[in-house]
Amino acid sequence: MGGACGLSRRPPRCQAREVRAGRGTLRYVPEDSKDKVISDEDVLGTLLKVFQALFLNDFDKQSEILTLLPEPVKSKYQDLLALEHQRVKQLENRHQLQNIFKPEEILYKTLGFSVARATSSLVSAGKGVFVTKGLVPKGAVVSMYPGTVYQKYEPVFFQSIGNPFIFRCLDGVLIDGNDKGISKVVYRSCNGRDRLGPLKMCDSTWLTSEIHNPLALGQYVNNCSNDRAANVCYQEFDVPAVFPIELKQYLPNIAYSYDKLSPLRCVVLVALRDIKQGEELFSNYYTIVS
Ligand SMILES: C[S@@+](CC[C@H](N)C(=O)[O-])C[C@H]1O[C@@H](n2cnc3c(N)ncnc32)[C@H](O)[C@@H]1O
Repeated sequence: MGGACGLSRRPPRCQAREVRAGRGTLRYVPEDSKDKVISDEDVLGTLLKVFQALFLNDFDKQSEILTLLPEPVKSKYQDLLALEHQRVKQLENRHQLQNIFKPEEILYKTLGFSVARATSSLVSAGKGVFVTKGLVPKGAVVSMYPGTVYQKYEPVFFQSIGNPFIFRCLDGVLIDGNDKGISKVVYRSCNGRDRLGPLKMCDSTWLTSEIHNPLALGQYVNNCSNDRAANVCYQEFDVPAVFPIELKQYLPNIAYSYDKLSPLRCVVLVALRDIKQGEELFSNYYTIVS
């Protein structure tokens, strides 16, 4: 059995097929794009929309970062903020003008739904992830899988012992989404390493009870079963070079080894059908033998 990568997941609708190679099982994907339920552009568009809304909501606390940004970017945010203030002015609510929305409220305002962790509807399955408000339309990015990203040749043995939160990507890259123990220490240490003054290269609040990115709870989504069909699937997303530096503070992933050239691997969960308020999210885990 594979030690470090005993568990992997794959999108149920992916075009991947498995081929036996010696004792192991490898996944063969004819074309990258065929594995995706929605386009990378759609994933990027959604993440930018949510992260930008979170940034604007927290604008007062972002002043140090803003001083580092080029003038056109700074004025873009100032314009967006002015528009947002105009929108809430009718409400004449000082609290709203002071931007004190909670992250899950920002998610609801931006995408029309919010998600949260709660006791699973399955007996003895621990926690799960639920749609707490609104409707998740089919094809929407409903969550992200947070964690430290390991290349397949990097050491993950100790972090993987008894760890059910290791996600295996199609190319063997692993994401450790455990928010406790050694996994938590490793993530925090990588976060500190990559920080550039006030500019954070990732979000580490998913390790706490006060998460800043309301999508970063995908590691708690439970597996489907005979009577609970999958309603979400995993999709890999490599963060493009054009991703705004000031929004990286909301990315819930960081590379185990610093690598300036390779794009950061993220994994998002995409809705396979409309998902109503109160429903629990279920994905499809896939165990490999290696
Ligand atoms: C990635 S974690 C998911 C979060 C987990 N429910 C928790 O509260 O920590 C995977 C673990 O959740 C539990 N789990 C996931 N799907 C399940 C299911 N369909 N039935 C029972 N337990 C499940 C198993 O213990 C599994 O090892």
